[in-house]
Amino acid sequence: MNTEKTPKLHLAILGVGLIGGAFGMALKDKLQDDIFITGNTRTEKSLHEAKALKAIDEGFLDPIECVQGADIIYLSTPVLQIVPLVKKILPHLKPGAILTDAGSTKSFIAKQIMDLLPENIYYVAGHPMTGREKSGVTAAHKDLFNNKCYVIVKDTGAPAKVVEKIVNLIKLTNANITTLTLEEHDRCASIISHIPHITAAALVNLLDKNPNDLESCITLAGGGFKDTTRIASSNADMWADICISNSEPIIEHLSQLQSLLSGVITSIAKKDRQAIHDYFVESKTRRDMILEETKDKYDLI
Ligand SMILES: NC(=O)C1=CN([C@@H]2O[C@H](COP(=O)(O)OP(=O)(O)OC[C@H]3O[C@@H](n4cnc5c(N)ncnc54)[C@H](O)[C@@H]3O)[C@@H](O)[C@H]2O)C=CC1
Ligand SMILES: O=C(O)C(=O)Cc1ccc(O)cc1
Repeated sequence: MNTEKTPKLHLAILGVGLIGGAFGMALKDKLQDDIFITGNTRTEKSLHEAKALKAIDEGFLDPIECVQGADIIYLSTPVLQIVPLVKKILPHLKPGAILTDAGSTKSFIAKQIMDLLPENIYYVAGHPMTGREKSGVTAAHKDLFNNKCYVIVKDTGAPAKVVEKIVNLIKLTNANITTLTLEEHDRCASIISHIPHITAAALVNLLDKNPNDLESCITLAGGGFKDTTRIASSNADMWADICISNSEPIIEHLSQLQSLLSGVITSIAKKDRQAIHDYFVESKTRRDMILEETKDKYDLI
């Protein structure tokens, strides 16, 4: 009889914040002693919090120490920090190690990592389409990925077995896996996530364009303002990185949005009630359709 135990999976999470923390919590909750999770953040305080919240077993301020002997490395720092971090840890990874990231933009990160990889280290690009407007491990919880879409990009050169290993790990968080190409991901993430964050910020910044009315506006603020601006409270560093690293789709879609708004301005100026009505009917019809199509899949909207 073979009494040898399968070795524990060693997962290293670089950037144990909201996303890295939630990933660690979900896997620790599911796999318990069958997983060993090391984590890296920039402060002793957040490492302590991550350990107390059961997102990691052991914390390191040095990313190189954190990845020693790791089977899988989960990169969940802000987007512009991911490639520099990969450059730093790459010489210290064990042969066969798999890198995967949670960055909100994909071509920018994936193309650079693919150029850096030696033959015996693999990379699978990913993006959990879930989150919050709050940052840090204290905002994370084990169910953050539950029933939410998680994009996996297959065209990063990793063998099918390696992709399967990452997919199986992510499935343990109860996320719904969707596969896209790098370009599809970046275009869709721009429309469905990046543009909404930029426009939510614009809605709030509009208040500053009308300083004399600011106080009265705040008194009036209710459901509509809250519904459309929650994500304007998101982390500015994270969103600056996203805009820089997915600039082409974002500029294209913002320009389309600009022309949609110009169209409404014209219709309102002309008092063209039918055109204004059509504008709202079009959006209501589309949104209701999306709600209907996705109601069993995700609580997306
Ligand atoms: N917040 C969200 O809702 C979502 C975020 N993402 C992506 O996930 C990644 C992480 O985002 P969050 O967890 O929200 O951020 P967070 O701010 O909660 O956590 C970021 C982590 O990265 C570390 N970090 C920050 N700057 C660093 C640096 N210069 N060097 C080394 N480590 C550094 C921090 O110590 C922290 O542990 C980002 O790439 C973001 O685009 C993806 C899906 C949703
Ligand atoms: O807070 C929300 O509703 C979000 O939209 C979170 C979010 C932020 C960034 C992403 O790349 C994906 C999801």
